[in-house]
Amino acid sequence: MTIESTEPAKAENPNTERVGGTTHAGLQQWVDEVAALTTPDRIEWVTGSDAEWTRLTDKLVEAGTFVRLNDEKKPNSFYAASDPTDVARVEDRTFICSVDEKDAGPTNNWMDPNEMKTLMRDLYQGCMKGRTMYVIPFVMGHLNAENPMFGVEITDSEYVVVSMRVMARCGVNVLRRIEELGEAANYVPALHSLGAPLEPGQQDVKWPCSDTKYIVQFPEERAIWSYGSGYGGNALLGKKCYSLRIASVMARDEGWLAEHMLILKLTSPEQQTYYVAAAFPSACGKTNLAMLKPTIPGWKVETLGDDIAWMRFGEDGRLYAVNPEFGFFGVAPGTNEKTNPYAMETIAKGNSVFTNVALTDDGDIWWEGMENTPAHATSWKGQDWTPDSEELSSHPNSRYCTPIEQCPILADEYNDPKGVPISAIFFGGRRASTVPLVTESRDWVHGTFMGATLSSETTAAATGQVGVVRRDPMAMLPFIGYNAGDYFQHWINLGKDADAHKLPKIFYVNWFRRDADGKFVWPGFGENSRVLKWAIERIEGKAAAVETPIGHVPTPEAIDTDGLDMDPAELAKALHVDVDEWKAEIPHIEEWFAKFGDNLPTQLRVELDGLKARLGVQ
Ligand SMILES: Nc1nc2c(ncn2[C@@H]2O[C@H](COP(=O)(O)OP(=O)(O)OP(=O)(O)O)[C@@H](O)[C@H]2O)c(=O)[nH]1
Ligand SMILES: O=C([O-])CC(=O)C(=O)O
Ligand SMILES: [Mn+2]
Repeated sequence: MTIESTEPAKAENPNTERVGGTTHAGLQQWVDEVAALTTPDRIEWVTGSDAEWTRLTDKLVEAGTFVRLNDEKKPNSFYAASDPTDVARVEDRTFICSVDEKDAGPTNNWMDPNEMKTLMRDLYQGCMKGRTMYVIPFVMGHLNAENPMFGVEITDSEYVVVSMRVMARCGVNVLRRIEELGEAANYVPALHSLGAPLEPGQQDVKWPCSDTKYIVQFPEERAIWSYGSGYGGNALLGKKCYSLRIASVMARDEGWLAEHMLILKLTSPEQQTYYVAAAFPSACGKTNLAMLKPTIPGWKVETLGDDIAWMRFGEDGRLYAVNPEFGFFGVAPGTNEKTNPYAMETIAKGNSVFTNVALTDDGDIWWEGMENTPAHATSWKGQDWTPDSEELSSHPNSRYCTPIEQCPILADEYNDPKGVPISAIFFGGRRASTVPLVTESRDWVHGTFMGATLSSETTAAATGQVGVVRRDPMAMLPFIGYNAGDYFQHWINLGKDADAHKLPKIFYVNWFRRDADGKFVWPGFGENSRVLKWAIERIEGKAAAVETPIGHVPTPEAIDTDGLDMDPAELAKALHVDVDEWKAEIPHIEEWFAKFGDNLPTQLRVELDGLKARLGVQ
């Protein structure tokens, strides 16, 4: 399978204790091979039981990784502070190791798969010494889906086991199904190690990890190897590694889409329902839009997903989306009763893990932007914190990890493996200038162009500089598991093969435009319902728009401003298409497209030429 090497397997640690196992020969063999390489003290198969949760969380509390929160504030919930060097996805350490370098494309790091395996086998050699190796059978999406999307993560981190149990359907039910299907069961083998072996008698640290980090996808083998990080998207391998990087390759091969999108259900005052998917880069508003509380009367939003959408054409020719995840791994700072009351309600029910936020003296959590600022707390760095402190109490990428089923506005359709038919797709980024509040594309290819040229300021969700504008196509820059030029072509092809009338309409939004003083022009959050309403009315052919060089933009009157406390001049600013700003954007788009050489779909080149002509650029 994946780990095999030309060298004979090293003798297994004869004292390795084993709890659980499988009748699935192929899976057992892979687990044995990994154990022979990584030499853990103990191998334990994750069952998903309540007793297991209690035992693992107790163990994490004893190790100092977790602090149990006050049961009256956050029942069955835990606080964790990571090593300060292990706080976000590491894009420069993330690789797509396709057989052919060209298939990784210009946007991914690449290394020859054999070379990478040799290098990583060395790292994995004995890396679980002194630790327990957990085997987590999981399924992304529904166990009763037509083709359940199985995975098996091996990890030496209890924090990862506990978090995976929140984020994905895990455990013995999944394993039994894999066993029933036998060799016909396709599962993604996902190997994770903290890279922090323990010598006998060596005291463990609170957050073990390694300075050497690799997050590696082998697209042809549908396999994942991760090393050195315990954090989020680097370590919970069902999420970004499988459901986006590996799944995007599967989707290319099988004619569907694996996207970095929220899914929401919108009900109008007339009780019409619509489903919307939206792609914004990390820390750019997906969770907040997914749980939006509309400020316009009569409109209702329900949540289906906040980060990942898998979309396939149904027999009726419409595009259906499912959320493969089971929990939210949400950005904590800025979340409060006003911006996202439903997220606050979700976490209040407990059963959650909070990482890199502040710990209050009464055993609760707090972060910047939350109400009721405590007079004193312990910061994510373990230091005393007061409102006068110069440092933040919480890391900007601190997160809550919480079960989706606790969300008070979870749509019933979440549990339907068929998914929901999407009427509109939103692409959006974080841009201080240039990009208006909302623009409607002319057609699917133009919408694909909008997605392919999407730009956004970088955030704390990945290590590296924050606030730098970069192209982030379809909010998938760090997640496309193959050549991004081929990915654009895939989007175009799906549109070409579909019934144009049944395709979702594509819109481009920007909640983050700023005025000369640096203030956000648009109030955002619940007020974004006004933009959703306009989009739906466009689909229904009811709302007005002006044609601009970049697409259809609402007239200020077309946006419902009833009850909106906003100067009409400000709204006009939010909607303004500034031709000079767009002219300045063109060289950036050209530079971006030049990366792809011949691999750039001709249709996107044609779209760019059209935009230039409309802007009057030579
Ligand atoms: N100004 C403004 N800020 C917003 C809006 N929506 C979200 N934010 C802020 O953007 C940050 C990230 O928002 P999230 O909704 O967590 O982002 P996400 O896209 O789900 O992020 P990932 O989980 O990293 O993929 C938070 O600090 C929010 O407060 C909005 O409409 N306007
Ligand atoms: O993957 C993570 O660590 C969190 C996340 O949703 C993102 O960065 O988009
Ligand atoms: Mn995300």
